Amino acid sequence: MTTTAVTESGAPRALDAALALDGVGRTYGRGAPALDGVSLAVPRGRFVAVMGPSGSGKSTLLRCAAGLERPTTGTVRIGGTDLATLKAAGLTRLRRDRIGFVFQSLNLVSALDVRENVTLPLLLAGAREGRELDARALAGLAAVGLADRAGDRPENLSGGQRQRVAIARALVNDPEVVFADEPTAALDPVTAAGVLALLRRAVDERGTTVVLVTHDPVAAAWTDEAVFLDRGRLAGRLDRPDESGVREMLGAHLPGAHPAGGHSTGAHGAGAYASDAHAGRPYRRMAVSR
Ligand SMILES: Nc1ncnc2c1ncn2[C@@H]1O[C@H](COP(=O)(O)OP(=O)(O)OP(=O)(O)O)[C@@H](O)[C@H]1O
Repeated sequence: MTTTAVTESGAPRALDAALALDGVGRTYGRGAPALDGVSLAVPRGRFVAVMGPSGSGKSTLLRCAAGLERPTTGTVRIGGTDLATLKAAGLTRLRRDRIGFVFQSLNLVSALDVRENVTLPLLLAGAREGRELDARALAGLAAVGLADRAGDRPENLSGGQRQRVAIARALVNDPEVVFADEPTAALDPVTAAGVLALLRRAVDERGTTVVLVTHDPVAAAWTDEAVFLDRGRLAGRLDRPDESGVREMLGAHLPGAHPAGGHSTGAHGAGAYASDAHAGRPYRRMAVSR
């Protein structure tokens, strides 16, 4: 059964999850916790949206989950590896070899052309320049429809094209988990749909696990599941989110909301989720073509 679920005690149930957070908290200085006891397990090959109001802890969750930041409390596991057991060098290796990033703040390197940007993770992982490397980069660029732009500099590409290159770069290592932080925030709806379709395809065709932070209900509707944060705590989830269900959930004061329509599994208190399995059900089609 594939499910993003935790037990009543808050411990991740899916031991072989691609990503498992158990009681993860993060406090900055003397302020209120940015994250407060978040537990969830994301199975392999699942596309999950992390949503919630501004300041609710979405980016903090992503940074902790991706090993960019150490949580103050709790455990993060990527493919069973407890990140707390890794020293800085090991964490860097794990990020390089097993994680893909599509972050606004981790932009393309302007001094390198598009192909070089895509090969960068492979070179950092010790691959040698050569035909094989080029072929992988070009295959990755072809998959995002940009094979003919391999020699261009990023500055000559549109915002949407740059995000597609970023996705090609994030996928070139065949990572276990891709973390994407608002990758479509600056894009028009059609371009955004193209970028989301690429992430969806990585999930469906390669079995990649994708964790997407987004404010956008339309973007969330491309995912398998949306989880909602409120003041650093998990405050609800929607299975197979659709736009209206997400809007309703975001509009409601979490926790305690019970969206009326769609296939919502409703909101529950933090740490008390018991998700159904939805493996095998066909993907719902959205208004925008994928
Ligand atoms: N490096 C930091 N130092 C101090 N406080 C921080 C830091 N990063 C985040 N915070 C605080 O933690 C809380 C959660 O921030 P976070 O960026 O995770 O929220 P978010 O849900 O991603 O917000 P947004 O949607 O506006 O990007 C906020 O109160 C924020 O001010």
